[in-house]
Amino acid sequence: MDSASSRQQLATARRWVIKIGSALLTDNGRGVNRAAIFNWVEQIAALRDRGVEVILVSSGAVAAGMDRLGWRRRPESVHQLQAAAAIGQSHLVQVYEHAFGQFDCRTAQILLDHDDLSNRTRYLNARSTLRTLLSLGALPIVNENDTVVTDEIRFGDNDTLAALVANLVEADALLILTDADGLFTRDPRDNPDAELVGEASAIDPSLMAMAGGSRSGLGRGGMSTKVRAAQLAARSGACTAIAGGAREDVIERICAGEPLGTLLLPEADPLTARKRWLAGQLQLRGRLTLDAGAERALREQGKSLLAVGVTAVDGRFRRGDLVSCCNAEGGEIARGLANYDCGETARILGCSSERFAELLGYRDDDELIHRDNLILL
Ligand SMILES: Nc1ncnc2c1ncn2[C@@H]1O[C@H](COP(=O)(O)OP(=O)(O)O)[C@@H](O)[C@H]1O
Ligand SMILES: N[C@@H](CCC(=O)OP(=O)(O)O)C(=O)O
Repeated sequence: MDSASSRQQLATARRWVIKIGSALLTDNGRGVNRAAIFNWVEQIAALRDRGVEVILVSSGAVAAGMDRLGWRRRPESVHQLQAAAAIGQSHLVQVYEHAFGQFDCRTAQILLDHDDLSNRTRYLNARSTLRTLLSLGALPIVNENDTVVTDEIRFGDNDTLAALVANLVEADALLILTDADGLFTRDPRDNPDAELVGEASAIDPSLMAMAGGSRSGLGRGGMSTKVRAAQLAARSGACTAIAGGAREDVIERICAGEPLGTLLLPEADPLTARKRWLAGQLQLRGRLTLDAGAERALREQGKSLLAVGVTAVDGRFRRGDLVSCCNAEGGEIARGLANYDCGETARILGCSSERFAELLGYRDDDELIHRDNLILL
């Protein structure tokens, strides 16, 4: 894919995770930068008005807390850091809530630790809560649960957290805003001749050699965690853009496909990577039996699964759960994410989507499983 078309791919992304680092949020430790936050919020609100879903991963709790406490240097003690995070987080969220409120946008605070994403039940729970918040039109604001995490359950840095959230919600793209204009061939603070990497494969091994650590004393990861985050995000097919958060209209411009910052791309085509990721991540919750026409439509025509071609439903599943699609002989043909739960599916099976409103009291998706969420076996 050439550079222009991969940038254009960003313009079609419908679900973004946007991560903002501490140095930017706190104007290099000088307190929460309300003007900058308002500006990013305004751009995110404009995206939402165009139907783009956004999840914000915001750092800055420790830095904001340090500022409120009048601490000039990052403390060594874990308890002091956790206390600063508690004070800073509530302040940050209040600033976000106020700013998003100006655009009639409801916010939701989500604090996660590593256990939340490694424990299967909690992972699925976090996934459905985030999806529900998006479907309610709320704007989730995620941070690490710094106040209680210990080293064993720490993500360590919010670049990694943002990538895991991108996997969790199957985002199309991840945008990491920081105080550098993207990934440079060397740390630009020490190397004025360093060149910006415009675009690369996320798994290109030479990138890690370019990326150094953080020196702001506020951020944790530097560029190396951002490159690793791009690699993690690529597992579920998400592209990652790394850009300077202080650039004018940076969010709008990146999301419109302008060639700003660095774009790191997944190796496989995004849809294939995403389907592979889903198949490996989610547990099967139910089974649908298909008639011969539906089997042909899936296998030979690459179509979505319609309720009219389903003859039986088994298992207990909710909307968004992974279900298996079998033919009349019991052979598994495909797996996919159901658009209706098991009870609703039982009521609509064998019926055309025109009857959904009469049978369910409402009509949501026309397909039982959309082809983008269907993995043929
Ligand atoms: N190759 C590189 N290109 C750009 N920035 C780099 C590179 N290597 C190290 N850095 C440093 O990474 C910093 C950004 O990371 P960090 O301080 O963790 O910010 P954030 O708080 O946004 O996560 C930059 O200020 C820069 O000094
Ligand atoms: N969770 C921490 C931020 C940790 C972190 O990774 O910071 P950064 O490198 O600025 O994204 C906080 O809110 O202070």
